[in-house]
Amino acid sequence: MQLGVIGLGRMGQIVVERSLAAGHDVVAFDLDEEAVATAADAGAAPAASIDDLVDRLGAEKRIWLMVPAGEAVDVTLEELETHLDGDDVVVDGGNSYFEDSVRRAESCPAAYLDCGTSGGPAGAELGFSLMVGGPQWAYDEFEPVFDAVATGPDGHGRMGPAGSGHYVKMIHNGVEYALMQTYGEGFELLHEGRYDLDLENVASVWNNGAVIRSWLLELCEEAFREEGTDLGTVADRIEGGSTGTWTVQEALEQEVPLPLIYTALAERFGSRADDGRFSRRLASRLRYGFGRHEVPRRE
Ligand SMILES: NC(=O)C1=CN([C@@H]2O[C@H](COP(=O)(O)OP(=O)(O)OC[C@H]3O[C@@H](n4cnc5c(N)ncnc54)[C@H](O)[C@@H]3O)[C@@H](O)[C@H]2O)C=CC1
Ligand SMILES: O=C(CO)[C@H](O)[C@H](O)COP(=O)(O)O
Repeated sequence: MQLGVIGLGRMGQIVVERSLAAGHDVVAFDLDEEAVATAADAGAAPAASIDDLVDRLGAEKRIWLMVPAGEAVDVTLEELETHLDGDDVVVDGGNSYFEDSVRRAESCPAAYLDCGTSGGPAGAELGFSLMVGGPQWAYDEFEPVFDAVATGPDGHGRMGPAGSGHYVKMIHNGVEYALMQTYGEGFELLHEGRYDLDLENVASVWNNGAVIRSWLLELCEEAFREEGTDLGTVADRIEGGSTGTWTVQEALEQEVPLPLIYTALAERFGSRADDGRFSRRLASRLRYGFGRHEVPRRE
């Protein structure tokens, strides 16, 4: 298949490389010329603009967007709009909000597939897990590319109509937040607890046959190996947050209780106070108020 890829960052380059490796022809565009050059080195045809990319594709265009979620997707679709018709297929492989994907599917002249992508840069070797929403015929059309970009035929699936791919990915990310939080809590207790433990060793033993083994736990093992058992200079601050926020908003709307995912998100926001959490500081001062307990003071 001839595939246009727009957005050639950490994830888009992998879409390019895995598609090329499977024998597809790729035309690649990014606002960043260096990213285009990297794709060209890998064997893609470099495009100088979106118009150029479209000109190089055949009559039935197959285009994969891997730009940051939000405005970049809308801007790209606006530029593509006049070049597209109902025989074309556009995939958005980023972490777009599912309601944005439903809106885009309605307004895009091409068939639109919202594709939740999981696996991160490690997917370069392994392939991704792809959760796809949109019309069946467009999914079937794209199957050879999905086979290449995913771990294989079992690494992708059509979840349902427009929006469902990004909906499933949104909830996947909520699960990711909660899993990260629970591993974090367990290792925190091991670190602060009564034995002087080598946490890389603990993670390694758990990763070999334990009930809680997983890829995230392998990444915990890697983190302790590379940063040290006390995590060295890693700061108490977690960035990100949009996909977890959407998951919690959806849970509130659907009245489905998700206490673990909600707490993981709250912990993430709580990590961002520059000078300590106001609520924790007030709780500390209140302990003095009611119990004359000592108040730890900052410098
Ligand atoms: N990094 C990760 O682990 C994962 C990322 N994603 C999602 O995949 C999407 C891409 O992520 P990354 O590759 O990590 O981001 P990135 O920041 O590494 O790459 C984004 C690329 O898009 C380009 N770009 C931005 N606006 C553009 C435009 N209007 N036209 C053309 N190119 C444009 C940038 O120059 C950059 O090269 C995001 O939606 C992200 O949330 C999904 C799963 C995992
Ligand atoms: O989708 C992903 C992994 O599955 C991306 O890495 C995403 O950025 C993770 O979400 P956040 O940035 O909120 O931690």
